[in-house]
Amino acid sequence: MGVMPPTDERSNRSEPSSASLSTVASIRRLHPYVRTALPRLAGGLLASLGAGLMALAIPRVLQWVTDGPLTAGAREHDWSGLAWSVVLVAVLGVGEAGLILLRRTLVMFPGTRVEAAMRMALFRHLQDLPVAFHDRWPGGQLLSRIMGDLGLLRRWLVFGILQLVVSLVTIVVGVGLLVATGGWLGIIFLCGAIPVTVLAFRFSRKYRTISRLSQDQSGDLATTVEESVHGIRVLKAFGRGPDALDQFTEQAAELRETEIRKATTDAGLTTALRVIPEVTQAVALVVGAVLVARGEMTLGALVAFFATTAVINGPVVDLGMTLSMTLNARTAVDRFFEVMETVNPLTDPDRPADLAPVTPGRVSDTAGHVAFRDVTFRYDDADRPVLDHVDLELPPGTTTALVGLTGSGKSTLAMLPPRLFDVTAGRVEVDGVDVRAMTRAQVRERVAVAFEDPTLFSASVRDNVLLGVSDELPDAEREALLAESLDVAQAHFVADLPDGADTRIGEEGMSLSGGQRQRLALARAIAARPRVLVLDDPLSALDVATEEAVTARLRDVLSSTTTLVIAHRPSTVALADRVAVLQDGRVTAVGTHQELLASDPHYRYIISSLEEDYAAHADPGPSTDTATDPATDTAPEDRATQEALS
Ligand SMILES: Nc1ncnc2c1ncn2[C@@H]1O[C@H](COP(=O)(O)OP(=O)(O)OP(=O)(O)O)[C@@H](O)[C@H]1O
Repeated sequence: MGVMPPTDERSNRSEPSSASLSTVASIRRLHPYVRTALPRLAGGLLASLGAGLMALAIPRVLQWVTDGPLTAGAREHDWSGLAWSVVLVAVLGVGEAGLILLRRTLVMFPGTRVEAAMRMALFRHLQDLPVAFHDRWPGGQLLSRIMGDLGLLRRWLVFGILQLVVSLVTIVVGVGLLVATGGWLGIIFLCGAIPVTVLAFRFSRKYRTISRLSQDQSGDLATTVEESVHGIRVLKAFGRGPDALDQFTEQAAELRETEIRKATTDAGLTTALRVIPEVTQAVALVVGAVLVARGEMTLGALVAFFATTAVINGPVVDLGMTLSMTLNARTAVDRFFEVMETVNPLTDPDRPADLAPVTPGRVSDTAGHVAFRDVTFRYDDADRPVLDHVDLELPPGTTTALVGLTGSGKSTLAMLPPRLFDVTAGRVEVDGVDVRAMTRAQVRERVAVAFEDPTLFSASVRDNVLLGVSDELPDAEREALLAESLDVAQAHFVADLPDGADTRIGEEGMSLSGGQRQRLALARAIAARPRVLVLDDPLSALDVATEEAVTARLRDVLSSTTTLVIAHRPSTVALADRVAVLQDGRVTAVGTHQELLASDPHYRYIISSLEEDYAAHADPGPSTDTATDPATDTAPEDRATQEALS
């Protein structure tokens, strides 16, 4: 049984938009990245060509030596001419080696630079793309593109492309020489080019599909590794490790099969490229022997012919390898541009609103008035909206608790002010300005968020907490902010960490408890001193005593901040000046807790449900509270709520 969704559902293996492009057109899209490297790559290509031509020149010298100095030397017993020809062959050999070295030197640096530039561009774009994109794309697919594909592309740039061009030029020039100087023998050799071309064409079509499949399957495998490492606690807790292993084994076997198909296809072409020239050579040898016997061809010409075919045979066999490298590189380019060409619909406006600058970490004198005006929101893949004509005002400096049944759209609504998603219709305003008229930087300077599931990075506590604080603030100010926000979030445990706030916390803060991580995430949101603070149930993992302490300190801090807090506990509702009720995608009531208790049956139902949960967590014994259906309108108001809300 699989523990994670099947790979095809996760791999984004839709028909790529580049499928209709030829390999050359697809690879030409690399131009902006390779432009600056082109002179050195061209130099490398010239060096390679020079080396190839020198290799081809050696047989000509051999022909001259055999028919000239060697024959004359044997006849006249004078070997002086031969010595010079040996020197000439040695010079050509050393020249070829020197040019190969020059090629390597020229292409190594631009290759790594192009790889690094493309990797940075892809990472930058991934950072820019909206949450909706990351919800859709599995991490492993992105990882395999940014690491594996770009590594493959570098190897092709520094070796494959040059080798391909050099092989083709050597073959064309070599065969040209054979035809020009070898007469019938050249034409026999040329005939071998027909099956080679047909096979190479068929190979390209087949190999392209397998190469794409293999690179996509590598991405799926990386996703499985990433998810099982990420979810190792759940897998272990539920004893699902063996299932994860089974799933991994199945995917790894699929990939292996594809790799074998790839290698077999490659081997098929390479074998054909070896056999066809050998066969033509055998035929040419028979014909050549007859021609020499009849005196229609010199022995030197025959030697030169076979020495030239020996030079050509290498590039012909290499053609298989360089062709498969090129097709793999083409797949890598396609996969790179599939992400790079994903348009971000959440962009900065051409003419952003003219707003006073705000320094994250410093209290600003902007009001922080938030308004949801006739807001409708629908997820891309959903058939109906989650939020349906929502109107809600958050007056400056107030704290509004958002309550609603599970799945009613609270988290979705909370993601609109920080522009993690844009509204489908209507508008969200901060201080009278539509957030879509602000740059994303302007929005983030004003709005900070803390989520229930806090993400911390592999960095020090200090760096994690001061993430949203301007680097331009003086160190003393940053330290004071750190101390204050840790204190408000009751994150006193930081002082007991081995290096205090300098302690590096593990990947995603895994070395900390859930409550500790939540408190650091809360401290991070507070430290930015935003005018608008969105808290998505940020205290859910805290014990009752710590929650009370955080709540008390938060009240002070929130007095000057406009706060929207999603409440799943009565104590969180207690933080708020007013409460908004979300029901069926609409805000159906807004008022103080007491007003809503008195007037809104759905609110009473929600509150009694929250109390039940709260009591169940605070006291695992049997609860006497019963949630009452709104239809009966008889929800009790018990002591727990009174205490929490007093
Ligand atoms: N990324 C998404 N893509 C598509 N649908 C989504 C996405 N996220 C949430 N939804 C759907 O939107 C609806 C509202 O979800 P949301 O998380 O906003 O509810 P919520 O009120 O915060 O729930 P809870 O109290 O359980 O956290 C749900 O039906 C959910 O399935």
